[in-house]
Amino acid sequence: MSSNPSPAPAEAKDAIEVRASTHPRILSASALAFVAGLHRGFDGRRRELLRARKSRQARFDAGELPDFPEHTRGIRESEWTVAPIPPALLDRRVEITGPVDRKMIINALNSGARVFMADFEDSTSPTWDNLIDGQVNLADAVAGTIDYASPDGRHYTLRPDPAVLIVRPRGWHLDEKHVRVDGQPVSGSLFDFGLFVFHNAKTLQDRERGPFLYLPKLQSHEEAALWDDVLAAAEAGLGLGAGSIKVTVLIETLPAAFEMDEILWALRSRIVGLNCGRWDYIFSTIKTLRAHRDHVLPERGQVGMGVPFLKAYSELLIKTCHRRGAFAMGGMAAQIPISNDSAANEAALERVRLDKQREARAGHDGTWVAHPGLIPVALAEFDKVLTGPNQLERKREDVHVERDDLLATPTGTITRAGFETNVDVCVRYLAAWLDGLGCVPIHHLMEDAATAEISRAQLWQWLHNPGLRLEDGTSIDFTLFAEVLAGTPARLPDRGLPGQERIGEAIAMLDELTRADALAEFLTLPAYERLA
Ligand SMILES: CC(=O)SCCNC(=O)CCNC(=O)[C@H](O)C(C)(C)COP(=O)(O)OP(=O)(O)OC[C@H]1O[C@@H](n2cnc3c(N)ncnc32)[C@H](O)[C@@H]1OP(=O)(O)O
Ligand SMILES: O=CC(=O)O
Ligand SMILES: [Mg+2]
Repeated sequence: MSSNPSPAPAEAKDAIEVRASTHPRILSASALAFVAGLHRGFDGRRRELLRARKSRQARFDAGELPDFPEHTRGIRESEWTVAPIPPALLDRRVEITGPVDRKMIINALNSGARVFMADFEDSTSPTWDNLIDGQVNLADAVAGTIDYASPDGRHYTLRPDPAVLIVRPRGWHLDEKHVRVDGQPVSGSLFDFGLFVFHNAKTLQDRERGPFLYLPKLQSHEEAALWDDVLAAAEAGLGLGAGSIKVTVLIETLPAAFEMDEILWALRSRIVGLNCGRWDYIFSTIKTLRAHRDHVLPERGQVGMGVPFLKAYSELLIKTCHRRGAFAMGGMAAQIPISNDSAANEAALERVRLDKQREARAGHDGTWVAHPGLIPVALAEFDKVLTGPNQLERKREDVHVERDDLLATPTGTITRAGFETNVDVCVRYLAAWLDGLGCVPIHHLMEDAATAEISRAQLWQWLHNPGLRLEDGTSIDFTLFAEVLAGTPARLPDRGLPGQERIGEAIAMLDELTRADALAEFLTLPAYERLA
């Protein structure tokens, strides 16, 4: 389904300007005024916090290492808990996630998972049509009227008792270039959140659910405090009741792992949990420590949740959350079902099973799956361990995590196959993203903006730390990179790839990003410039 185009109104510079097709239902004058109000109230602070990210990174690049902040020791060392968790969110043992595509939304809500996280972040390429259609789809889903007729003649409607909906708006770093207020682009976060809550909060409350959010990619408790103020303003503006917008925060950046208590505290009247966003966390670890030669990670396939620094991160998250009465959600296994190879499929499902078993046994209250076919596997592992709807009572006081545990670099290797895989994943993912698809299967794994970022950041880090070698002794340098990049088209299928016609553009972008002296903060920032 595409958005319903009608001519954009000509607006004065100091007003609200839509530089794309408008949509009378989603972009009504009152909805746009609501988003503009959020922009005017909070965008200055957002930009300041984005500058603070850069200053902090400059200190890390100069040799500093992340640490637990001294000035917030009181928050970490005192006893307090977050507000009670609403009944609709007490059992989150399996959550399915996916982009805001119409068929996917219906399938996810019908999937049998307790929760569906509808994603404007890692798995959505933010084309204007994707965003507006996503808002239409969510509004129809909340109203209970969503349906879909597929080109192959299948008809999709909602079943009774659908999963609880949680929406993930884009992160603070992304602008929405098509909407400008007083001459400035609005934040993608405020755009996605503002429209969703404006159109759906009241209906969700009437249905004894509520406006529930996942907040991505925070780097500090100050960024959490900004969200808290935005949400309080939205509640006041829409008459929703203070603290009624509930949030779960992804701990998916290395700096945020040192501020879990502080983030819970900043959002204490509304937060229900933290989530181990492992893929962005690995990416952030590479990015944050990019200038530290003793923190170069081995190839992506060797950095699983069992390695000490990731184990420490997930256990610290469980301990911190349960002490504060908040949920500790697990993360995403990247394997997806493989329909044409039963042995490979069995192996993939077994890897997912082991990952979910580890999470449930460690004390997580629930987990994520990327595909409906994985729900039974995840559910079985959590059902075996949970004696009630969650594991909040498991305090994990046996866990003692210090700064160095979170920074411990695993040993391992970089193979030629690992190097080539990183190049291929970046090229294929970028091509798909530029073509409007934010999540695609590659080599039987789910790839989205978080997983692809690991590949992109690894290539940059390996190439900008001279002297590293592949396992076979080959020097990792720009000659090797040029050779592998040039060989990419020959390694890829010559038809049927999402974004096939943009492969050349993706190769050129990866080349530029990898050769640049500075590691680009996010792949999606330069890519967004190229998005229609
Ligand atoms: C790091 C992170 O941020 S993780 C969170 C963000 N990432 C995600 O949410 C990943 C979501 N997953 C996906 O997008 C998809 O599963 C993909 C792209 C990986 C694979 O999708 P496909 O190639 O369509 O898978 P496949 O062909 O096996 O799909 C079979 C059926 O399951 C449905 N399906 C697949 N994934 C999902 C999902 N996540 N939610 C709902 N339905 C889904 C398909 O729509 C299809 O439905 P149909 O039989 O009615 O036509
Ligand atoms: O958003 C989740 C992640 O792993 O990244
Ligand atoms: Mg993420």
